[in-house]
Amino acid sequence: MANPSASAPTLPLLAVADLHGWYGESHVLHGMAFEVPRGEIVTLLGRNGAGKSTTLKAIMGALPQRKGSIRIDGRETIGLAAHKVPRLGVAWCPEERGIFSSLSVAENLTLPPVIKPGGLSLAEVEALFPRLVERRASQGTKLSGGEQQMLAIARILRTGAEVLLLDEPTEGLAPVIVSQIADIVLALKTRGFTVLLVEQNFSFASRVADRHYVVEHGRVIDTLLRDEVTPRRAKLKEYLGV
Ligand SMILES: Nc1ncnc2c1ncn2[C@@H]1O[C@H](COP(=O)(O)OP(=O)(O)OP(=O)(O)O)[C@@H](O)[C@H]1O
Repeated sequence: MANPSASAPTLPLLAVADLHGWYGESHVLHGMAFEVPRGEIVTLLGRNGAGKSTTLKAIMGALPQRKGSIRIDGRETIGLAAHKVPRLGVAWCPEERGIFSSLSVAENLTLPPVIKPGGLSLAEVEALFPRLVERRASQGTKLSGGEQQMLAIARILRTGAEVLLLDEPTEGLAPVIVSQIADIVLALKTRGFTVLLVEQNFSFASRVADRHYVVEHGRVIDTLLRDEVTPRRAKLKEYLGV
Protein backbone atom coordinates (compact mmCIF):
# COMPACT_ATOMS: atom_id res chain seq x y z
CA MET A 1 0.00 0.00 0.00
CA ALA A 2 1.01 3.58 -0.49
CA ASN A 3 2.12 5.27 2.70
CA PRO A 4 -1.14 6.43 4.33
CA SER A 5 0.54 9.47 5.80
CA ALA A 6 1.81 10.69 2.42
CA SER A 7 -1.11 13.11 1.93
CA ALA A 8 -2.34 15.78 4.32
CA PRO A 9 -3.66 13.89 7.37
CA THR A 10 -6.65 16.17 7.82
CA LEU A 11 -8.08 15.70 4.32
CA PRO A 12 -10.75 12.97 4.31
CA LEU A 13 -10.07 10.36 1.67
CA LEU A 14 -13.73 10.46 0.71
CA ALA A 15 -16.04 13.43 1.28
CA VAL A 16 -19.68 13.41 0.18
CA ALA A 17 -21.70 16.62 0.43
CA ASP A 18 -25.28 17.53 -0.51
CA LEU A 19 -25.54 14.44 -2.72
CA HIS A 20 -28.85 13.92 -4.50
CA GLY A 21 -29.67 10.94 -6.67
CA TRP A 22 -32.57 9.67 -8.75
CA TYR A 23 -33.80 6.51 -10.43
CA GLY A 24 -35.87 8.02 -13.22
CA GLU A 25 -38.50 10.18 -11.54
CA SER A 26 -37.80 8.71 -8.13
CA HIS A 27 -35.66 10.99 -5.95
CA VAL A 28 -33.86 8.66 -3.50
CA LEU A 29 -30.81 10.55 -2.20
CA HIS A 30 -31.78 13.77 -0.47
CA GLY A 31 -28.56 15.56 0.46
CA MET A 32 -26.30 12.74 1.67
CA ALA A 33 -23.29 14.16 3.50
CA PHE A 34 -20.48 12.32 5.29
CA GLU A 35 -16.73 11.93 5.39
CA VAL A 36 -14.47 8.90 5.44
CA PRO A 37 -11.11 9.71 7.03
CA ARG A 38 -8.06 7.96 5.63
CA GLY A 39 -7.39 4.63 7.32
CA GLU A 40 -10.78 4.35 9.03
CA ILE A 41 -13.56 1.80 8.70
CA VAL A 42 -16.83 3.69 8.34
CA THR A 43 -20.34 2.30 8.04
CA LEU A 44 -23.56 3.49 6.50
CA LEU A 45 -26.28 1.97 8.67
CA GLY A 46 -29.99 2.15 8.08
CA ARG A 47 -33.16 0.30 7.26
CA ASN A 48 -33.92 -1.34 3.91
CA GLY A 49 -34.41 1.21 1.18
CA ALA A 50 -32.74 4.08 3.06
CA GLY A 51 -30.38 4.76 0.16
CA LYS A 52 -27.13 3.15 1.33
CA SER A 53 -26.40 1.01 -1.75
CA THR A 54 -27.45 3.87 -4.02
CA THR A 55 -24.87 6.06 -2.29
CA LEU A 56 -22.12 3.55 -3.14
CA LYS A 57 -23.36 3.46 -6.73
CA ALA A 58 -23.28 7.24 -6.89
CA ILE A 59 -19.69 7.28 -5.59
CA MET A 60 -18.67 4.85 -8.34
CA GLY A 61 -20.39 6.98 -10.98
CA ALA A 62 -22.85 4.16 -11.65
CA LEU A 63 -25.94 6.24 -10.82
CA PRO A 64 -26.61 8.29 -13.95
CA GLN A 65 -28.71 10.97 -12.27
CA ARG A 66 -26.89 12.59 -9.38
CA LYS A 67 -25.80 16.02 -8.24
CA GLY A 68 -23.83 17.42 -5.34
CA SER A 69 -20.25 16.75 -4.42
CA ILE A 70 -18.17 13.56 -4.11
CA ARG A 71 -14.51 14.27 -3.42
CA ILE A 72 -11.95 11.49 -3.53
CA ASP A 73 -8.69 12.55 -1.93
CA GLY A 74 -9.73 16.14 -2.53
CA ARG A 75 -10.66 15.67 -6.18
CA GLU A 76 -14.24 16.42 -7.25
CA THR A 77 -15.68 13.45 -9.17
CA ILE A 78 -19.33 14.38 -9.67
CA GLY A 79 -18.74 15.21 -13.36
CA LEU A 80 -16.35 12.33 -13.96
CA ALA A 81 -17.17 9.36 -16.22
CA ALA A 82 -17.69 6.11 -14.28
CA HIS A 83 -14.67 4.37 -15.84
CA LYS A 84 -12.36 7.07 -14.44
CA VAL A 85 -13.41 6.66 -10.80
CA PRO A 86 -11.46 3.42 -10.11
CA ARG A 87 -8.29 5.16 -11.31
CA LEU A 88 -8.62 7.47 -8.33
CA GLY A 89 -8.19 4.49 -6.05
CA VAL A 90 -11.73 3.39 -5.26
CA ALA A 91 -13.00 -0.17 -5.63
CA TRP A 92 -16.55 -1.41 -5.20
CA CYS A 93 -17.67 -4.78 -3.99
CA PRO A 94 -21.41 -4.79 -4.83
CA GLU A 95 -24.09 -6.63 -2.90
CA GLU A 96 -24.49 -9.29 -5.61
CA ARG A 97 -20.71 -10.00 -5.39
CA GLY A 98 -20.29 -10.50 -9.15
CA ILE A 99 -18.23 -13.68 -9.09
CA PHE A 100 -17.86 -15.23 -12.55
CA SER A 101 -19.37 -18.66 -12.13
CA SER A 102 -17.62 -20.27 -15.10
CA LEU A 103 -14.16 -19.12 -13.96
CA SER A 104 -12.00 -20.67 -11.26
CA VAL A 105 -11.09 -18.93 -8.02
CA ALA A 106 -7.60 -18.24 -9.40
CA GLU A 107 -9.04 -16.74 -12.60
CA ASN A 108 -11.58 -14.61 -10.73
CA LEU A 109 -8.82 -13.39 -8.45
CA THR A 110 -6.65 -12.05 -11.24
CA LEU A 111 -9.47 -10.71 -13.43
CA PRO A 112 -9.73 -7.10 -12.20
CA PRO A 113 -6.91 -5.09 -13.76
CA VAL A 114 -4.28 -3.36 -11.66
CA ILE A 115 -5.01 0.31 -12.24
CA LYS A 116 -2.81 2.03 -9.70
CA PRO A 117 0.51 1.13 -8.12
CA GLY A 118 0.52 0.24 -4.44
CA GLY A 119 -1.92 -2.69 -4.38
CA LEU A 120 -1.22 -6.00 -2.68
CA SER A 121 0.70 -8.68 -4.56
CA LEU A 122 -1.07 -11.95 -5.32
CA ALA A 123 1.02 -13.62 -2.61
CA GLU A 124 -0.10 -11.00 -0.07
CA VAL A 125 -3.73 -11.48 -1.06
CA GLU A 126 -3.39 -15.26 -0.73
CA ALA A 127 -1.80 -14.88 2.70
CA LEU A 128 -4.91 -12.99 3.85
CA PHE A 129 -7.28 -15.60 2.37
CA PRO A 130 -5.92 -19.12 2.97
CA ARG A 131 -9.36 -20.56 2.25
CA LEU A 132 -9.20 -19.24 -1.30
CA VAL A 133 -5.80 -20.87 -1.82
CA GLU A 134 -7.36 -24.21 -0.84
CA ARG A 135 -10.17 -23.59 -3.33
CA ARG A 136 -7.93 -22.15 -6.07
CA ALA A 137 -9.05 -24.56 -8.81
CA SER A 138 -12.77 -24.55 -7.92
CA GLN A 139 -15.30 -22.90 -10.18
CA GLY A 140 -17.18 -19.84 -8.94
CA THR A 141 -20.43 -21.83 -8.85
CA LYS A 142 -18.94 -24.36 -6.43
CA LEU A 143 -18.11 -21.80 -3.74
CA SER A 144 -20.10 -21.25 -0.56
CA GLY A 145 -21.57 -17.80 0.08
CA GLY A 146 -18.72 -16.99 2.47
CA GLU A 147 -16.07 -18.08 -0.02
CA GLN A 148 -17.71 -15.97 -2.72
CA GLN A 149 -17.69 -12.97 -0.43
CA MET A 150 -14.03 -13.51 0.43
CA LEU A 151 -13.20 -13.80 -3.28
CA ALA A 152 -15.16 -10.63 -4.05
CA ILE A 153 -13.11 -8.72 -1.46
CA ALA A 154 -9.81 -10.44 -2.26
CA ARG A 155 -9.81 -9.65 -5.95
CA ILE A 156 -10.05 -5.88 -5.49
CA LEU A 157 -7.01 -5.74 -3.22
CA ARG A 158 -4.54 -6.11 -6.10
CA THR A 159 -6.02 -3.23 -8.11
CA GLY A 160 -4.26 -0.48 -6.19
CA ALA A 161 -7.48 0.86 -4.67
CA GLU A 162 -7.06 2.55 -1.30
CA VAL A 163 -10.77 2.96 -0.57
CA LEU A 164 -12.91 -0.17 -0.56
CA LEU A 165 -16.70 0.16 -0.79
CA LEU A 166 -18.19 -3.04 0.63
CA ASP A 167 -21.95 -3.52 0.24
CA GLU A 168 -23.38 -5.85 2.91
CA PRO A 169 -20.47 -8.32 2.97
CA THR A 170 -22.14 -10.39 5.70
CA GLU A 171 -25.54 -10.80 4.02
CA GLY A 172 -26.81 -14.36 4.24
CA LEU A 173 -23.69 -15.71 5.96
CA ALA A 174 -23.48 -17.90 9.08
CA PRO A 175 -22.16 -16.26 12.27
CA VAL A 176 -18.83 -18.11 12.12
CA ILE A 177 -18.21 -16.80 8.59
CA VAL A 178 -19.33 -13.30 9.60
CA SER A 179 -16.66 -13.42 12.27
CA GLN A 180 -14.03 -14.41 9.69
CA ILE A 181 -15.11 -11.54 7.43
CA ALA A 182 -14.74 -9.18 10.42
CA ASP A 183 -11.18 -10.43 10.98
CA ILE A 184 -10.42 -9.83 7.30
CA VAL A 185 -11.85 -6.30 7.32
CA LEU A 186 -9.80 -5.47 10.41
CA ALA A 187 -6.70 -6.93 8.74
CA LEU A 188 -7.33 -4.68 5.74
CA LYS A 189 -7.35 -1.68 8.03
CA THR A 190 -3.97 -2.64 9.45
CA ARG A 191 -2.70 -2.92 5.85
CA GLY A 192 -3.64 0.74 5.34
CA PHE A 193 -6.92 0.35 3.45
CA THR A 194 -9.84 2.70 4.08
CA VAL A 195 -13.24 0.99 4.10
CA LEU A 196 -16.76 2.30 3.57
CA LEU A 197 -19.16 -0.43 4.59
CA VAL A 198 -22.91 -0.69 4.03
CA GLU A 199 -24.33 -2.97 6.69
CA GLN A 200 -27.52 -4.27 8.24
CA ASN A 201 -25.68 -6.56 10.68
CA PHE A 202 -25.07 -4.19 13.52
CA SER A 203 -23.02 -6.50 15.71
CA PHE A 204 -20.57 -6.98 12.82
CA ALA A 205 -20.54 -3.24 12.05
CA SER A 206 -19.91 -2.27 15.67
CA ARG A 207 -17.05 -4.76 15.95
CA VAL A 208 -15.12 -3.39 12.99
CA ALA A 209 -16.04 0.26 12.48
CA ASP A 210 -14.52 3.48 13.78
CA ARG A 211 -17.62 5.53 13.00
CA HIS A 212 -21.18 5.00 11.86
CA TYR A 213 -23.45 7.22 9.82
CA VAL A 214 -27.16 6.51 10.22
CA VAL A 215 -29.03 6.89 6.93
CA GLU A 216 -32.76 7.51 6.66
CA HIS A 217 -34.72 8.60 3.57
CA GLY A 218 -31.60 9.31 1.56
CA ARG A 219 -29.73 11.44 4.06
CA VAL A 220 -27.49 11.06 7.11
CA ILE A 221 -29.49 11.76 10.25
CA ASP A 222 -26.90 10.92 12.92
CA THR A 223 -23.23 10.07 13.41
CA LEU A 224 -21.77 7.85 16.11
CA LEU A 225 -18.12 7.32 16.85
CA ARG A 226 -17.05 3.88 18.06
CA ASP A 227 -17.17 4.90 21.75
CA GLU A 228 -20.69 6.32 21.45
CA VAL A 229 -22.27 3.07 20.32
CA THR A 230 -22.70 1.49 23.77
CA PRO A 231 -24.17 4.56 25.53
CA ARG A 232 -26.47 5.26 22.58
CA ARG A 233 -27.48 1.68 21.79
CA ALA A 234 -31.19 2.23 22.51
CA LYS A 235 -31.38 5.16 20.09
CA LEU A 236 -29.51 3.19 17.46
CA LYS A 237 -31.91 0.26 17.77
CA GLU A 238 -34.77 2.69 17.32
CA TYR A 239 -33.19 4.06 14.12
CA LEU A 240 -32.61 0.59 12.72
CA GLY A 241 -35.92 -0.86 13.89
CA VAL A 242 -34.26 -3.84 15.57
N1 LIG B 1 -32.51 0.17 -9.79
C1 LIG B 1 -33.45 0.82 -9.11
N2 LIG B 1 -34.48 1.41 -9.76
C2 LIG B 1 -35.43 2.10 -9.08
N3 LIG B 1 -35.46 2.26 -7.74
C3 LIG B 1 -34.46 1.69 -7.05
C4 LIG B 1 -33.40 0.93 -7.69
N4 LIG B 1 -32.55 0.51 -6.74
C5 LIG B 1 -33.03 0.95 -5.55
N5 LIG B 1 -34.17 1.67 -5.74
C6 LIG B 1 -34.96 2.34 -4.70
O1 LIG B 1 -34.13 3.36 -4.15
C7 LIG B 1 -34.32 3.45 -2.75
C8 LIG B 1 -32.98 3.26 -2.05
O2 LIG B 1 -32.54 1.92 -2.27
P1 LIG B 1 -31.12 1.38 -1.77
O3 LIG B 1 -30.92 0.02 -2.38
O4 LIG B 1 -30.08 2.39 -2.00
O5 LIG B 1 -31.38 1.22 -0.22
P2 LIG B 1 -30.48 0.53 0.88
O6 LIG B 1 -30.43 1.47 2.02
O7 LIG B 1 -29.19 0.09 0.30
O8 LIG B 1 -31.35 -0.71 1.29
P3 LIG B 1 -31.19 -2.25 0.94
O9 LIG B 1 -30.48 -2.83 2.05
O10 LIG B 1 -32.61 -2.71 0.84
O11 LIG B 1 -30.45 -2.35 -0.38
C9 LIG B 1 -35.35 2.38 -2.38
O12 LIG B 1 -36.62 3.01 -2.33
C10 LIG B 1 -35.30 1.42 -3.54
O13 LIG B 1 -36.53 0.79 -3.74
